[in-house]
Amino acid sequence: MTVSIDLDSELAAERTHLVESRAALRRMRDRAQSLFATGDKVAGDAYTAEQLGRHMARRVKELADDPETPLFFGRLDIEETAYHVGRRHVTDDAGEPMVLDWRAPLSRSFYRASVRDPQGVATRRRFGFVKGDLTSFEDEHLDRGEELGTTSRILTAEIERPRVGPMRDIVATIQPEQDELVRAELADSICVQGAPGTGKTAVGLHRAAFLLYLHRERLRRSGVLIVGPNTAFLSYISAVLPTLGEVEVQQSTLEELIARVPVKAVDPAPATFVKHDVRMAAVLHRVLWGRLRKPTEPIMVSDGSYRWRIDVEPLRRIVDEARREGLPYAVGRERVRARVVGLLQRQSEYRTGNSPSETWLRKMSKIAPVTEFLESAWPAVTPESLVVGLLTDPSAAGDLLTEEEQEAIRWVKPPKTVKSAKFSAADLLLLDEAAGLLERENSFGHVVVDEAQDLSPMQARVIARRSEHGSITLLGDLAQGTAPWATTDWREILRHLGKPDAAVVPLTVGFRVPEAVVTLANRLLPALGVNVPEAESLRRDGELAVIAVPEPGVLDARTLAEVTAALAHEGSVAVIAADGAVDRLRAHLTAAGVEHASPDEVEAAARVMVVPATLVKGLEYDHVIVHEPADIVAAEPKGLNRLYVVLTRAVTRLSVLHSQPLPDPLKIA
Ligand SMILES: Nc1ncnc2c1ncn2[C@@H]1O[C@H](COP(=O)(O)OP(=O)(O)OP(=O)(O)O)[C@@H](O)[C@H]1O
Repeated sequence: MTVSIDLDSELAAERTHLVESRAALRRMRDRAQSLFATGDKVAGDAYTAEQLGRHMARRVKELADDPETPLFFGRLDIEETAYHVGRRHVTDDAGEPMVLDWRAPLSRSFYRASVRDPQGVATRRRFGFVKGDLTSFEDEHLDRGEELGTTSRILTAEIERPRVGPMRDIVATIQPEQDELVRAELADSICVQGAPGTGKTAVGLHRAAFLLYLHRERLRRSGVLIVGPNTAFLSYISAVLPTLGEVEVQQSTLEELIARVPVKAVDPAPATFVKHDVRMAAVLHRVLWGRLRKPTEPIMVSDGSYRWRIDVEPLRRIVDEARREGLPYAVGRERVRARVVGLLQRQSEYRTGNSPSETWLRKMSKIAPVTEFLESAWPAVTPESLVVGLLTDPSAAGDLLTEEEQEAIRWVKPPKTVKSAKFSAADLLLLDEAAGLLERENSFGHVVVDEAQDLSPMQARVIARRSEHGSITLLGDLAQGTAPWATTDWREILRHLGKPDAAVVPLTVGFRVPEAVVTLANRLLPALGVNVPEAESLRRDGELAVIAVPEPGVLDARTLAEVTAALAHEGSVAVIAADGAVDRLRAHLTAAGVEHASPDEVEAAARVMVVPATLVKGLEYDHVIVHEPADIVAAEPKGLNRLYVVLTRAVTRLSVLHSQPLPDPLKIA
């Protein structure tokens, strides 16, 4: 009896601390808000006012409190002092800490301390919450040899909770092998190979938040970029970083990163394939630098009563030197112009004895003989003009492409002008490559790339240009590679990314997919031609039903019935089907009065989603209903990999409905 009274009073004390911490956070926010409001009055000038205003607006956003999200989730008792660990620092009015940010050095022990290495922690406490209310706690007395590991009731509840709405953060339950990746040094690029549901996406997002905490100013200047496979995925993960107080991370698809012109054409498959090949980088390089011409005429300039002349020899030297300096093309061109003007300036100084004015220098840099020389020796090029030139006459690729490949990318009807050219999605990669040859891209301080197994070499180079001076976190699973160029070797992508020495680290503990479902999906692995470690599921619960529907005509109706049955349980329901069947299935659901949505609508109230197989990567649902696996496999060359992705989306229950025979690897011998 005494024990439970103690527990009750302990729980009451923790609740009080929660209420007081919330109040303290509110005061911190109020203070930031009032500074924001008075910012322009205290700042000395408009620029400072704007800077300060922006800083304070950000600060106010960062300090937002969501009553549904617990402010702290753990406690460490170290040398008689209790430290509460939460999503952000909260201090009382005297500046004393009430909650430690999970990223603070001390908080590390919350994730890493063990009986073997207690790191000074006597007791680790985890809190259980229901809708933001603190309802329970669980202690591990490390000093008494108690350790729960993955048997923690609170961890189990977190993993098994129904999934509704967008992805949530995992700060309360980050596991030690995940924490090691999250807290890796900013300078370290890492590649995480993880089976479905091992927390790769979660790790990438938390690493971004961790790095921002540790290197706030530096990364704010250079920026952090998250690249995901499609907009549905990005909206699914979009809430995680803001919940962790990070509101300034750019999240983008690769297509959005390179969208300098709209996509207005569709390539046939062979052309797409060639355009994603790394040799296209060499082709563009060759075509661009092939535009340089050896100077053959001197430059002669009349300048009032003076005549200046630069002979062919020094002009050749200027061009050769600039070429050797390895600058981007457009930068090199300006360097040549500046040196030519420099020679004119020297002649003028020698003859007149005066230094010419800025105006004179500007005039000389634009004067016809100089621009004509530049146009012939180092002509102006735009990414568009370069790519249009190449696709109009691909023979410029020379021996870098076979004749067949040249024909594959040749424009059947070349545009009349560069401006009227209609580019395809793959052409945008070429334009981006060309732009990178002309000018240096701005480099982010850190880039996280999710579902990276699908990057083609040319796509990897897009990221490489944007992370040249930063580090990357590459997340993916070779078994889930569905692009025609998907790699079977991480080293290859890492090379194209310019980070050949990044460590490849496996994650093998699965937090999403129940064991029975993993076992079914793993039957596909040997047929996928990749060498990856299998996942071990933490989830012993879950249900799997493989349902044969002998009459193909009733498969849709049977699917509908499965949806209705699934709605009796808690959580989200997804029907995943070959893309071609999606509209029909949606129409059936509408006709039956079942409210449904598509995966881009993360805030939609509907519990049922109909998801095309090609859009489901990275997403998860409590109950997944797979409609006709054979159609999903038949729809594309890497159909079996696609099916592996589809089968591993289920958090609790998976129903597989089929009229056609199951794909061979799934058949039980
Ligand atoms: N330490 C953890 N504690 C609680 N939940 C976790 C933990 N790690 C991962 N999860 C949960 O497991 C699920 C899968 O995580 P995530 O989507 O990051 O996996 P993934 O490896 O990226 O999967 P996929 O390869 O299918 O894209 C998510 O719901 C995530 O919140």
